[in-house]
Amino acid sequence: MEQLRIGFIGLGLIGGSIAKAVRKFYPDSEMLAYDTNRTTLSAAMKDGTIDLACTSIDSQFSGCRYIFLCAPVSNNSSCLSALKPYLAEDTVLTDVGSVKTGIHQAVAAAGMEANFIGGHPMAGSEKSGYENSNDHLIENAYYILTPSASVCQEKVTAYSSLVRSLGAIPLILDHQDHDYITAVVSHLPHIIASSLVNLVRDSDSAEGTMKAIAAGGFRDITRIASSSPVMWQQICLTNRENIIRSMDDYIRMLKAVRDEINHSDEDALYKLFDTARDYRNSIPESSLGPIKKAYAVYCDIIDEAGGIATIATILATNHISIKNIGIIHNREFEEGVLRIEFYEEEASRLAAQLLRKYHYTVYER
Ligand SMILES: NC(=O)C1=CN([C@@H]2O[C@H](COP(=O)(O)OP(=O)(O)OC[C@H]3O[C@@H](n4cnc5c(N)ncnc54)[C@H](O)[C@@H]3O)[C@@H](O)[C@H]2O)C=CC1
Ligand SMILES: O=C(O)C(=O)Cc1ccc(O)cc1
Repeated sequence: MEQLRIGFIGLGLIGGSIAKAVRKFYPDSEMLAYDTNRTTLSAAMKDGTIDLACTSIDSQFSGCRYIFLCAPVSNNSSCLSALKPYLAEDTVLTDVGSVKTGIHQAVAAAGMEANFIGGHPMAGSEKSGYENSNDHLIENAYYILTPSASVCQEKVTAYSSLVRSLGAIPLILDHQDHDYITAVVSHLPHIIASSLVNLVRDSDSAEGTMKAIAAGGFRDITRIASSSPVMWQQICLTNRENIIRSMDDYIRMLKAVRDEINHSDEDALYKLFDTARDYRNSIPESSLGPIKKAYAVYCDIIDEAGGIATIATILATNHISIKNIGIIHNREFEEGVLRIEFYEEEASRLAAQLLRKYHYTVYER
């Protein structure tokens, strides 16, 4: 198996997950990382993900086949000049930022285009930090590559193969197209989720009735509002024009719907929900979009001490890891039901099978 020397600047959720995937698929690779957080580097040394913890960007980054910039977007750009002396002709310099135009401009200004291919794994989580990284985060996810104008085809082919070998699906896009597409399918949904949560917060009564009943669907569609505020602040500031364009389109749509409701326009309202339902249903179940599906099962639980612990034990003894567990009450499950969330679809399916075997009533949604 190919022995790769790979450097990381920033080893949080995404950097850590890529490094762990490399360790899984290329066990003999040599990995080094620089992160401003020393605890992160110690953890990655301790669990064997990296071989070398760097205290600065220095000559130890020489000889890397790939260097991944995985710090927050604006910090990535400021690392370029420090890295430049250590790039070899065959080094692929890449990043994982959610917005691409800024880093492409910074790379061009630094004269490093011949080495640079932007990268963006369309997978993530509302959590951040190395402690939440894992070796399967990018599995089955689209991994967008945005080659710079002057990088050679050989590097693009090699990087695409690496991405594929880590279990992700490479997709090559122009960086400007990338920024418009992600504004619509990722950035706007985050802004909508956060504004919707704040609408409930601001409209609620002193008793918090809205908050109390905003379980189920509301929690599902606003999960991403729990993401890192700093990261989303940076995304909004660095993809301003595209986000504003998609917001303007969306505001226009909302206003049209408002008018339709105001005028009791039955046909238009029916068409709104009908066309949206058809299009939504045409998106494959295993859609690899940025907003990951939650894999959860719901299970009736006897109201007795140790009920949840029994279920957790059944799953743990069968090596099924639980991401989240808790009792929820909503319109569908008025009596309350145990919701168990998993990391993968397969785990969710196995858990449902297993719990049925133990005579639990299980609902899959
Ligand atoms: N969180 C997500 O779901 C996704 C994030 N991204 C992109 O990935 C990048 C990183 O995000 P996360 O991994 O979520 O963040 P994170 O906060 O989990 O990790 C960032 C890491 O960079 C380190 N760091 C900060 N400044 C640094 C510097 N100047 N030099 C070296 N290390 C530095 C931090 O200590 C931390 O370990 C962002 O650009 C984000 O846009 C891309 C896809 C998904
Ligand atoms: O939590 C989720 O589902 C996400 O939306 C993750 C995500 C966040 C930022 C990205 O640039 C790509 C993916």
